[in-house]
Amino acid sequence: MKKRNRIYGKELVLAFLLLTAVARSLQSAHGVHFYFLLFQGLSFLVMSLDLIAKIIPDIIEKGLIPVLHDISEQGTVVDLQDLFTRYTFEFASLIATGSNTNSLMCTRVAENQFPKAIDDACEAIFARIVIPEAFWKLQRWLGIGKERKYKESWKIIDKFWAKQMSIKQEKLSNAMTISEDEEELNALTGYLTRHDIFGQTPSSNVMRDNITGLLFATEDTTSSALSWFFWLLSKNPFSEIKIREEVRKHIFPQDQVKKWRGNLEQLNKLVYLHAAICEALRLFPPVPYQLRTPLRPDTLPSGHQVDQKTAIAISGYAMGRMASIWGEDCHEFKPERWITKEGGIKHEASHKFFAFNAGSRICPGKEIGFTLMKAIITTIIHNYHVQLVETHPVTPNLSIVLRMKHGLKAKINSRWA
Ligand code: HEM
Repeated sequence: MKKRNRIYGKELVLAFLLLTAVARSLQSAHGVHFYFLLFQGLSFLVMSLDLIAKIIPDIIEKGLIPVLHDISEQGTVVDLQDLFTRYTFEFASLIATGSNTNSLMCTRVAENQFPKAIDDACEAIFARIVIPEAFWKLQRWLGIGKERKYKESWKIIDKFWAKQMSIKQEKLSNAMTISEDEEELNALTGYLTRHDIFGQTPSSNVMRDNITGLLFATEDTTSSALSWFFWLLSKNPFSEIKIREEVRKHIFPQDQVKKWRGNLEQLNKLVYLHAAICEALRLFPPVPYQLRTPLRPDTLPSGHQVDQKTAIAISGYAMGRMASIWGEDCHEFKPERWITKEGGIKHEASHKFFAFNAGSRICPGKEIGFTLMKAIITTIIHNYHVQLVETHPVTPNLSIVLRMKHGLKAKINSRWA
């Protein structure tokens, strides 16, 4: 098994670097944004369950389960959105840089600076979209408001990046200290060492931007999806019972689970859970709208004329609530709509179920996202009942990612006490 992991890991790094080089050359040749190729390549191999089969159980066992145990023992109220952010950030760091941030372990100590910086930057980007350009540019010039936060966010990202680079370079200067697994499983080591594929290592800023993009794309979206999923579940206790029954049948036939011994492929058997996640993503897509600008003048199917100056906003959030797309019951949480008469998953076209975008820009981490979410949800639902603090306000944040403005406060009650 270990050997198989290693083979897939090498393939990942090679494909990642090869596609980076292809993307880069296409970009310079045509002046077009071809970075999606890079991410498609990354995902193609990262999607290998063999590869992530090591990382996910590791961080569940060493990070999530002990933390949940502590929280439930102490009976304290926890911000689930923050917890999910830490978990997904830990995962994202391992695939992006190989670095273990121990972010789950410091829940009681400090705010996790990097994800917070990303959140602040996302809010500033949202503000740039909705307020007049002259206004945010003035704010930037004066160094006030969201623009000040944006600048501070970059300082934190740069600091984080400098630290990652120095850790990595120190390890690389003493190759004996790099574990085989680390060398295989993360993108940064690939950038720095596989000159045979990639030629020269790209500039620090290019690496920083790509790695930051990967961290952001993995962490913010998945933690947002998990938060809205548990919020919806609290309003639909019948679905919680159904998921729990399914998990016991296919994943954890025994009582309390302290070690995640499940084979991640078993997660594919959880049809109802998959349906419930799709339903949560339909109602609360982590990327609630997407902006596109035509490369040349064109006519939309609606008859609208568009050109290079037209910004087209496609709102996945609104689409999920349109009766013309999902039927009269579009506002209801109904996992059943995703299940066929034969009991399988009903697949919907990506331009209808738009949470992961569609076409060449479809999210390359979709399958990983599902696996991550299923692993964490099954662990929580089998061992605990999540009791939300009823008086806590749950409202969306104004940002480019649909997060909860005040987090999701809850108690975690053990089912096996
Ligand atoms: C619920 C989970 C997730 C959702 C809803 C989601 C959604 C999306 C969407 C809508 C896009 C397209 C953005 C655009 O073109 O403007 C995207 C891009 C992307 N996603 Fe995901 N994603 C999720 C999880 C993940 C995970 C787990 C990974 C990595 C392992 C990942 C990696 C990426 C990357 C690398 C891109 C490309 C970014 C770019 O082109 O600049 N995503 N995602």
